[in-house]
Amino acid sequence: MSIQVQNVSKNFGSFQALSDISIDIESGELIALLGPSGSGKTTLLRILAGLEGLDEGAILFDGQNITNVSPKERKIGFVFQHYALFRHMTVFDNVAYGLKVRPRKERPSKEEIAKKVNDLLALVKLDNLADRYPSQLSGGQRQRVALARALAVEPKVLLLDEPFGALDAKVRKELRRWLRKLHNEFHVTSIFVTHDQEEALDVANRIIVMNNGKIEQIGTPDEVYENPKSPFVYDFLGNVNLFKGRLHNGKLTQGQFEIDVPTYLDSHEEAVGYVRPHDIHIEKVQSNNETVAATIVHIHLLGPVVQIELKRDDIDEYLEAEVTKEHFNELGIKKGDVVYIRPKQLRVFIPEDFSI
Ligand SMILES: Nc1ncnc2c1ncn2[C@@H]1O[C@H](COP(=O)(O)OP(=O)(O)OP(=O)(O)O)[C@@H](O)[C@H]1O
Repeated sequence: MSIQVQNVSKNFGSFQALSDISIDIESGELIALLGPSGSGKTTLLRILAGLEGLDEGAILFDGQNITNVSPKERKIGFVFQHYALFRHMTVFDNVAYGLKVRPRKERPSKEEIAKKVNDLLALVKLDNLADRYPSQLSGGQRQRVALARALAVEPKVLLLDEPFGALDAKVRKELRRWLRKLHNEFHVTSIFVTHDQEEALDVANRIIVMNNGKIEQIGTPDEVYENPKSPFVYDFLGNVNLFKGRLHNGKLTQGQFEIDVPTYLDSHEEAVGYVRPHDIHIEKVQSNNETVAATIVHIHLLGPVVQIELKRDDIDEYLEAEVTKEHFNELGIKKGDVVYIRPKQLRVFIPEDFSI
């Protein structure tokens, strides 16, 4: 089912939680709603579910305006952070619940329900635990039951609110795989809320980045990571180094450092160059003035990647570079060495970009 959010605004008293949000979601997408706490993610999800009203705008499912349709009639599956499983029911009964409570005319037969539940439990690899109660399961297993239960009723849309938020990092990773797998199997249009950028980049086919009740950017993980539209998105999606300087004649200047930025021909007294750690090139001998001297203050080995923390020699600022282990070995550098760093790729923002 496709979803259109058209110019939706929502106030709580005098506080504007969502302002003029518009989104087009195609049928079968797996969307991450990403943003800091309070940015409006849950409010938007609740509006989609019909659990919260809206002040302005409309919600369309498959082109039909469902703004005033009840939550029940929207045929939505829900998974929350705190697996709200029925404690007194077994795993099997939890998954079967939504089918068993259907009105008699729509209810599948007992055998059909059993087959469906067993298939779903096999899919989330819990078929051997069907008779257990929620208290006898780990957090990750409970969340898999919650996913199976949400899918049992064949929802047209699956909404997940920080579904893995309460779990530890390793289990979260495992559940991301489940979510992708289930999504590939069922193709249900799914939207999940997260404030974990890695989770969003890893799982979603598109990411909606929210800030202050507004959409900052919508795009594929690659687009939002490699081509952030605003300083906020740059900052929110990964580590970044800032080169604050002056923009003049296609050059960004800061202290001793000057770099050609031919695509930025305007002049501004204040501009900031954003550079990802993996776009910082390190050299031992200065090649030109597009480099700046810095002292290595910390080296952090992370398997195949090496993170290098540096302090600039000209101003009191720190930088972070990321190189492959192989390149690190070639460089032969150590803590305390003075090296020259050069941004390989730099994105310039001017003051008005900060006021989106
Ligand atoms: N029922 C309500 N009454 C008043 N204010 C509310 C209500 N629900 C949400 N808000 C406010 O609206 C803003 C957005 O809240 P929302 O829960 O949508 O944010 P979020 O992005 O999901 O945050 P988090 O990641 O912390 O869950 C917050 O400032 C919140 O305090």
